[in-house]
Amino acid sequence: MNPAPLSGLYAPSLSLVTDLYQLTMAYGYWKKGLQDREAVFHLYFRKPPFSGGYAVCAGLAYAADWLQNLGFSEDDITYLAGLKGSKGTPMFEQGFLDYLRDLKFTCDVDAIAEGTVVFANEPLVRVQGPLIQAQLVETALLTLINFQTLIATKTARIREAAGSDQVLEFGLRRAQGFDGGLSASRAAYLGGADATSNVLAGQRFGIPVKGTHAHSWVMSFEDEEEAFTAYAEAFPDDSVFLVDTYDTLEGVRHAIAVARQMRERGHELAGIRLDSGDLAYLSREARALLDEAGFPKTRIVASNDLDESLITSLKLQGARIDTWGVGTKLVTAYDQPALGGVYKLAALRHADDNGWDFTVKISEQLAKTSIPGILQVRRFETEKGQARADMLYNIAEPLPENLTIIDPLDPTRRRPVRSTTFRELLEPVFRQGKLIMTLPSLQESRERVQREINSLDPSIRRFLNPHTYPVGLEEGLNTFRTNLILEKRPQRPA
Ligand SMILES: Nc1ncnc2c1ncn2[C@@H]1O[C@H](COP(=O)(O)OP(=O)(O)OP(=O)(O)O)[C@@H](O)[C@H]1O
Ligand SMILES: O=P(O)(O)OC[C@H]1O[C@H](OP(=O)(O)OP(=O)(O)O)[C@H](O)[C@@H]1O
Ligand SMILES: O=C(O)c1cccnc1
Repeated sequence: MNPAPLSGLYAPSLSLVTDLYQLTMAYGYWKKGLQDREAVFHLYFRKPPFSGGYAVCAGLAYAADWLQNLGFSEDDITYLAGLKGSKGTPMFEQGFLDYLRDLKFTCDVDAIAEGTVVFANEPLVRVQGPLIQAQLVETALLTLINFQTLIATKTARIREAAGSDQVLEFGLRRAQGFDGGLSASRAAYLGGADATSNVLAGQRFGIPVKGTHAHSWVMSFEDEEEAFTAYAEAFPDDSVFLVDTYDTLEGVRHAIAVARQMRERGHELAGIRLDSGDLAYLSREARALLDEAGFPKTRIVASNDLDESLITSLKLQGARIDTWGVGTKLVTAYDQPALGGVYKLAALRHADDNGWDFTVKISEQLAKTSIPGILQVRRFETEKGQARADMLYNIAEPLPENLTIIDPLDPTRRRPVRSTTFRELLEPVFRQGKLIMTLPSLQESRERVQREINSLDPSIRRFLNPHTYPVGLEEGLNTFRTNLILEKRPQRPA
C-alpha cells in the first residue's frame, strides 16, 4: 500500500490541540510507569443528530493527518515547562517533558471510511496502543470527527430535500471562525453540496467554487439595470443577477431586459437569485416571467436562511427553484450545533499476562453505559446492497456460528441474523503509528455518501420520526456486558 502524503493538508501539526487533563493524566501514567500499558478506546456518538435516523461519518482525513504529525516541538515543551500548579511549582517534571519531546505515535487505528452512514454506539474510530498515546489523542479526534460528521450529516439531509437540484454552500461568513468555515466547506461537499463560495476550500480541496453577487453591487450603481449590465460585461456567460434589492418582480423584469441585450451579443443569462420574500410565490412568478420572455433555461437560485425543512416545504408549495444557496443553517448546524461524540476506554491489557481486561463506564442511563471489548461493526446487507442491520462484536472473542443481535437499550429486542452478506466497517488506518490506508479522495468519499444513503430504507431517511435502524450487540458481547455491569455496580439492599 502506498498512502497519500497528507502532512498538513488538513490539520496543522498542533499537538497542543488538547485539553489539559490529557496531559495531566499522561504525566500521572508516566509517573506510575503505566504509559505503555496497551489500551483500546472507541469514538462513537449516542444519538444521530437533528433527530434523524443516521449520520454520515466525516473527518477521518483530518484525523489521520493530525495523528501522522503528532509530536511535541521545542516550543511546545518550553510552554509546558512553564505551566505551574497552584503552589507555583512546575506542573510537569523534566523527565516527563523529555519523554514527551521524544514521543512518537505508535498506535493502531481502525476507522469507518468517510462518507459511510453510521448509527448510535458504533465506533467510528478505534485506537489501540500505549495508554498514554491512546488517551492523548482523544480531544483532537473528537474535535475533528464530531464537527465534520455533524456538517456532512446536515448536508446529506439538505441534499435529500433538494433531490437532484443544485446545492451551493454559502456559509463561510457565518461559520465558527476560519477553520470552522474551511472544514465545514469540506464536510458539506462530502455530504452532497455541489459547490462552495469558499475560495480557500476550492484551492485547498479542489471543491468547485461558485457564486452570484451581493446587494451592494446593485446599490453601488444608479439603478438595477445599470448594475446588471455592468456585471454581464464582466461575466457575459456566467451571470446570476440578485433581483431582490428593491422589488423582486421588478428586479426580474430588469434582469430580463438585460438578458435580451446579452442575447443580442450572443450570451445567455445564467440565472437570477431570490434572497427574500415568499420564495415559493416569487419563484413561480419569476419562472413565468422568464419563460414568457423566452428564457426557459435561466436558472432560479434561492437563498435566505434555508435548511432541509424549508427546502422540503418550498418544494411542496410548488416553488420553481433550481439551485439552493444554503449558508448559516448548514455550516453552524443551526438546529443542533454539536454532535455529542465520546471517546471511551474499552479494554486494557492485563499487567501480568497477555489477556485483556474489558472495561465499562457505568451510567444511571443504559444509553450512556459504554460497551466493553475490542469492537468491530459488521453491516449485514441484502444481495442488492440494502443495509439490513449492524452488529457490534468483540474481535478478541470467537463468534458463534448462529448470530443473534441484541438491542443495547432493550435486551428483550433480539434478532437472529439470517443474512450472509456483510461487510466489516472498521478498516485499518494506522499500524504501529504508520499510516497504511490509502485514503480515498474527497470526490470518492462524496460519491460513497450517495451510495450509502441509497442503501438505507426510506423509513430511516425520513426527517420526521425516522424508524430506528437496527444496531445490536452480538449475543456473547451483550451477555458479557450485562455481567460486567452487574459486577461493577454496587448492589445496594432495598
Ligand atoms: N413560501 C415560504 N414558506 C415558508 N418559508 C418561507 C417561504 N418563503 C420564504 N421563507 C422563509 O422565511 C424566512 C423569512 O423570510 P423573509 O423574506 O420574510 O424575511 P427576511 O429575511 O427578513 O426578508 P427581507 O430581507 O425581505 O426582510 C426565511 O427563512 C425564508 O427562507
Ligand atoms: O441565508 P444563508 O443561508 O446564511 O445564506 C447566505 C446569505 O448570505 C448572504 O446574505 P448577506 O446579507 O450576508 O449578504 P448579501 O448582501 O450578499 O445579501 C446571502 O444573500 C444569503 O442570504
Ligand atoms: O455567491 C453568493 O451568492 C453568496 C455567497 C456568499 C453568501 N451569500 C451568497
